[in-house]
Amino acid sequence: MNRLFQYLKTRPLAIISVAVLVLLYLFMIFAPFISPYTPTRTFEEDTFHPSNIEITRQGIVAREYRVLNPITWRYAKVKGKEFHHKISFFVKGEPYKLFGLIPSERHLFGTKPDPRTGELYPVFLFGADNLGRDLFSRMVYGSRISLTIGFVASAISLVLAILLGGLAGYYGGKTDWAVMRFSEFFMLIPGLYLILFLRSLLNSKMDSGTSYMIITVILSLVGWPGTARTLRGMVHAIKREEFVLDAGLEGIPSTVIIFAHIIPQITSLLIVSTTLAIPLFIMSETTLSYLGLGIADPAVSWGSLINRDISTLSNLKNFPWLLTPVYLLLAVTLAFNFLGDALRDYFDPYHVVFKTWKKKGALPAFSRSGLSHFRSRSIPAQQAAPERTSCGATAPSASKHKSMRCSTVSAGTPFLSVENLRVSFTVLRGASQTVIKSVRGVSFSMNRGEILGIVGESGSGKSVTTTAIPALHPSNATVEGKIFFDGVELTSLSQKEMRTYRGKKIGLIFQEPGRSFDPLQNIGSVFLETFRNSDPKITKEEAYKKAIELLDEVGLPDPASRLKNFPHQFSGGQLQRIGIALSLAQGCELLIADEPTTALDVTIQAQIVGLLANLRKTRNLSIIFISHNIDLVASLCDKIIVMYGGLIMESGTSEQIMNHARHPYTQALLASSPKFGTHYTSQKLLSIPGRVTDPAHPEPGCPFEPRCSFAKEECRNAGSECHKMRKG
Ligand SMILES: Nc1ncnc2c1ncn2[C@@H]1O[C@H](COP(=O)(O)OP(=O)(O)OP(=O)(O)O)[C@@H](O)[C@H]1O
Repeated sequence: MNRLFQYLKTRPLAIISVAVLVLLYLFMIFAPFISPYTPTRTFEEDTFHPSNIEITRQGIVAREYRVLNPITWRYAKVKGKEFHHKISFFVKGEPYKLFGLIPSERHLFGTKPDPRTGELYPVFLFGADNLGRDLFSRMVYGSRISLTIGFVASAISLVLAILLGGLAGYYGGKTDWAVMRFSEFFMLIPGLYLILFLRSLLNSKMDSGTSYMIITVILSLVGWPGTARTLRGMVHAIKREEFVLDAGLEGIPSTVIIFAHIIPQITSLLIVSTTLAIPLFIMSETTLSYLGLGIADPAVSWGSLINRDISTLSNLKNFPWLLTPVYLLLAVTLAFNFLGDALRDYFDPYHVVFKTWKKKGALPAFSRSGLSHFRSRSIPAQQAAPERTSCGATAPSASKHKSMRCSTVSAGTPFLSVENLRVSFTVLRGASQTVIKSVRGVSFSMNRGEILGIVGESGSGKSVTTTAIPALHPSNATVEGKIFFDGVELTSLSQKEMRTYRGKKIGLIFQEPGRSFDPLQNIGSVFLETFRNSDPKITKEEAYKKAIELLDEVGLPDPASRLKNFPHQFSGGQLQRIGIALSLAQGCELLIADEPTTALDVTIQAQIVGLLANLRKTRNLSIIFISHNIDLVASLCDKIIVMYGGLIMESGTSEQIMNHARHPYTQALLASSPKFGTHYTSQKLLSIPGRVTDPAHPEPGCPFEPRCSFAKEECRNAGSECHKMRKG
C-alpha cells in the first residue's frame, strides 16, 4: 500500500483524483452532517435563489437577496450590512441520525437564529432549485445513490465477467460457445437501448429502495459482457503459456492455477475496467433518472437532480447554478479515469514507470503466493544431501521407486535408456479421427555426464521423443515403450510419482525462454519460491544468496542487482541462463535443451553452448541437446542421433556422424548445412528435395525413400534400415 502511495505521488493527476474521490465519498458517508438541510427541505420564499455565501471583512456570511427585480423577476442584492447573516461551523439545525444510529443536531455549517426574529436564514452554497431546496444539500445526499450505484453495479458485473469470461476462456469448448452466445444476446442491442428496454419492462411506480436495486441489477446485466469477452480472450491466451501448462502438468488444481497464475495476469485489466466502469454506471443511472426512469422520489441522485432542475433550457439560461451537478459528474468521471490510468500503469510491469523506480532503488515487488513455473517447485536434490541406495537412487522419493524397480539395474546400466519408444496423437481431421504417428520405435541410451545431440528436419519427432521422457505429452497422446532413468522405469510411474522427476531431476529449457517465466514475477521471487518449496523456513536472504551463487555460476553479470528485475528486462540469452540456473536449483541431473539457441544470435549461441559444456564438466550434468544446426550439435555433443519421420536414421559419435555419415539422409543434412568460412559463391548450399514425410501416413519402409536418390525397391518394404548402411 505504501509503495502504491509512493508511486501515486509521482502522478499529480492521480493524486488530485484520489483526493477528489476521497472527499466525495466522505461527504457521502457524513451527508446529514455535511449538508445544512435535508434534501426535501423547501424554502418557499427562495425559489431559484442564487448562491448567497460571501467572504467579507466580518468573515464568511450569507447575504440576503430577497429583493426581486420587477423586470427580470430575478433576485437582486439587498444593500446594507444588516442583511448579512454570519455563517458559523458546527451549528445546531435539523435533527438527524448519523449512520442511522447516532442522533445529532449539529451540521458542518449554517447560520445561527436571527436575534431579532429568531428566524434561521437559509444558506445556499450553490443556490436553490425551483422549490427553494438547497442544491448543495441535495447534491451531497444524491451522492449516496450515484456513488454507491457505480460501485455496486461494477462489482456485480465484474464478478459476472470473471466467472463467465474466466470459465469460457479456461474450459473452452461448449462452455465457451454457450457463454459467448449468451453475451452476444446482451451486446446485440446498444447499451442505452437495452437499459431502457429492461427498465420499461418493469413497473414505473416503484419506491426508492426498489428502484435503486432494480437499476443496479439492470446496469450490471448490461455491463458484464464486454469485460467478460476481453477476459475470455486473455485467459484463453494465458492458459497456453508454458508456465501455466507446466503448472497443470504438475497436477496443480485448476482453481489454484486460475487464482495463482491466471488472475494475477489480468489484474491490471480488471482494475482498469472497474475504475472505468464506475463512472459509466454513474452516467447510466444519471441518464435513466434524467429520462424519469431512474431513482424514485423522495430519494435523490445526481441524475434526478439534473432531470428536475435543468429540464428546460430557460432554466439553464437564467439559473446557471443548476448545472452544478453536471460539473460534479464530469469531475467524478475524470477522477476515476485518471486514477484508473495510474493504477493500470502501476500494475503493469512493462510500463516505463519501472525504470523510474529502478533508478530510485525502490522497485515494487509483486510477490504472488503460489506463482511459479514448473522449474521452481522443488528441492535442490543435489544440495539436499542425497541418500544413496544400493541401487544408486539419489533422492529419498526416488528410492521408493527404486526399491520397487531396481532389480533390473546393474553396474553397467546407462543413466538414461529409451527402448522402442512410440508416441502417437489422436486428432480430428475434418470429421474423422486420425492417428499421427510422431515417434515410431526409437531406442537410444546415454551415460551420466554425457551430452547427446538430436538433429533432424522440422517434424521429424525430436521434441516428441524428448518430452516423452518427463511425460510432458498432452492427453491425446499414446506412449508405448520403456524409458529407464537412473534405473527407474518412468512410463510406469503415476503422474504424482512423475512429479519427483519432471522439472526437478529432469529439467527442460526451450527455444523461447521468456515464455517459461511468469511476466509478473521478478527473478528473485522465482528463486525464493523455488527454494521455499523444498525448505519453507528458508529466509529471503539465504534464498537470494543461493540464487546469486547459481546465477553467477551460469554467467549472469551482476546477479545481486538483477534479482529485482522482471523477465522482460532480460535478453533471451540471459533468460536462458536463468532457466538453466533454476534447473540447477532443483537438482537437475538430466537437462533437456530443446533448441535452446535457435532464437539467439550466433555469439550468444556460442556462449550458451559453452556454458552447457562447462556444466557437464563441473556438475557431471547429462544433457540432451536438440538443434537443427548439425555443426553446432557436433561441437558440443559426444553422440548424435539423426531423426527423420519419427525414426532414428543413424546414430554414432559426433566424429562418426560428421566425418563418416553413411545414411543418405545424414549426408543430405550435412550437405545442406552451411560450412563456416565458406563463401556462398564457392560452395552451393543444397536443400533436400521433396516434402517431409506425413506422420499421419508414414511410409512402411524407410521414410526418406521418396526423397532419396539412392533409393531401391527394397527401401519401400517393411523395415527402415538403409541398404547402403547394411552393406557396411
Ligand atoms: N500434440 C500434438 N498433436 C498432434 N500432432 C503432434 C503433436 N505434437 C507433435 N505432433 C506432430 O508430431 C510430429 C513431430 O513433432 P516434433 O515437435 O517432435 O518435431 P520436431 O522434430 O521437434 O520439429 P521442430 O524441429 O520443428 O520442433 C510433427 O508432425 C507434429 O506435427
